[in-house]
Amino acid sequence: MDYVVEMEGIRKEFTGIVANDDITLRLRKGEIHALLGENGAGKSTLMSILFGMYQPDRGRILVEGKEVRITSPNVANKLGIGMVHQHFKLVEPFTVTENIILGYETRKFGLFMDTDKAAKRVGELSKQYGLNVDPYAKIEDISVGMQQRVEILKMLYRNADVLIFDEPTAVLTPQEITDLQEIMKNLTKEGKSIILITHKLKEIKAVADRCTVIRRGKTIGTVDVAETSREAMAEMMVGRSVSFKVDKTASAPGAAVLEVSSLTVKNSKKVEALKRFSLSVHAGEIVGIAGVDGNGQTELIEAITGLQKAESGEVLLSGKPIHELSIRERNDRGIGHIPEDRHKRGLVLDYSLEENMMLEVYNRPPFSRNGLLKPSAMREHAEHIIESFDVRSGSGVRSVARSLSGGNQQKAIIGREVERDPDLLIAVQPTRGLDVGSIEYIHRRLVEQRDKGKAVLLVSLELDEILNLSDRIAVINSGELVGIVNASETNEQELGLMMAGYGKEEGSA
Ligand SMILES: Nc1ncnc2c1ncn2[C@@H]1O[C@H](COP(=O)(O)OP(=O)(O)OP(=O)(O)O)[C@@H](O)[C@H]1O
Repeated sequence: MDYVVEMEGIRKEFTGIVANDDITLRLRKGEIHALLGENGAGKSTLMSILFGMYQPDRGRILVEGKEVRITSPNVANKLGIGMVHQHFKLVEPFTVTENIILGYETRKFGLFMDTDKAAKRVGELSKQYGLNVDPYAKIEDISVGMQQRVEILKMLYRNADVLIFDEPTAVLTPQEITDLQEIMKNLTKEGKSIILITHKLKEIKAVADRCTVIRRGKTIGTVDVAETSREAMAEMMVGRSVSFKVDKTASAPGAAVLEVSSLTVKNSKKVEALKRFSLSVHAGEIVGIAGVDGNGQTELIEAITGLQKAESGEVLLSGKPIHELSIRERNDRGIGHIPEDRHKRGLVLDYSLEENMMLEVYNRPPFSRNGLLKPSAMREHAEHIIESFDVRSGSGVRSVARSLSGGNQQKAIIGREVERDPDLLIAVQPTRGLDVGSIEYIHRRLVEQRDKGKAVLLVSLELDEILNLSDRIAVINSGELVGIVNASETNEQELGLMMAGYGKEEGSA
């Protein structure tokens, strides 16, 4: 068999944890090979080894049949291996071409970089692979989907034959996801080979040829995707059967907990991103906000939580105005917030897990008294959260947040907010980056909060999640409320039309 990359018996240990334990992955020429595993299973570690960022403790890597030592990303590039990271590495004020040649062409052209020549090649590559990128556009002016294509072009420019995509669709809109899948297929048609890290089984079914499943650092097996069901892959991954449907009864809404009326909020460019938006969320119900990313969801949530000031309008919590209050006061009144950006807003990455679990409550008993912290109470609380939410880390609550896998960081934040038992829980993209087993668990916990009589406001770009979890769905477009529908009476098509700005009546006509 023609393998372009073979990783055999790879082992990598960090203090207190074996991240990769005898993993084998073989990539065929021209295939899309999915790498599937629960949060913390060791996928990113394995790919960091292939990309030269970590050295394996044991095992060997063959590229085109020859054993190699990949000591740095530069060596990986030279061997034809490139990676599209989850967080792009682009310089915003630079053009597409400047970003692509950065750190690559300087040595070739000396002081006088021939950017026009480079731009010509970028344009050709873009055309060849159907990427449709303008080589002269500035990064800050193009969409996230386009920025990702620049990352792809960066690899193609460096003649990469093996492309690693690390959860590439996490940041994309549904249309951009379809486009990316097309691009990936084009890439393999042109002879490239792809490793795709993703938690989304639907996407694996849509594009991948084979899938290697790992669990707790060990290879479980490699399967042919066409012959394997979503359920079977999920079971291989978590070791038990997983339900994709949320089990919940009809809601029994009580009094209004959150009332937003005529809220107008400007974005960082001073443009009205949320316009006279009104919505209420009652005790005992989950209200989902459906919309394409960037249609005012962020501004809405920031104005409710106090991260941003509204231009006008009111926010009431249990009947009392809160829009003039500080963030802490709002938290104390009963708002919990699972934020969109876990690194920027959710965690202090250099704090331990234990400290992170304390961020909103350290100043009150039992965690502190008379200005003194109570370490044993803090530890007990943090341990309870990481146990109930199955947060996996090397050194338990003492682990630095930065060292946790993305999914485990997310579970820690959700645990912290749910355990505070707030009257209003705002969950923004709560399951982004989580494996199907964890998603099932988190969904159950959110429904549990609802059933306890709490109000839950859910913002998600995943329509499946919105439809599965919400009782009512508010659709937002260009900062305005398009309409509110009952989740049991709508479907993806209707929501899709509403998200594009058509009113409910027009949409269903
Ligand atoms: N630099 C590091 N220091 C200590 N522990 C680490 C380090 N990098 C990863 N780990 C640990 O190794 C394990 C595997 O992590 P890895 O990021 O490879 O998982 P993953 O499968 O990519 O997870 P996710 O789907 O959540 O992103 C985790 O338990 C993580 O906490």
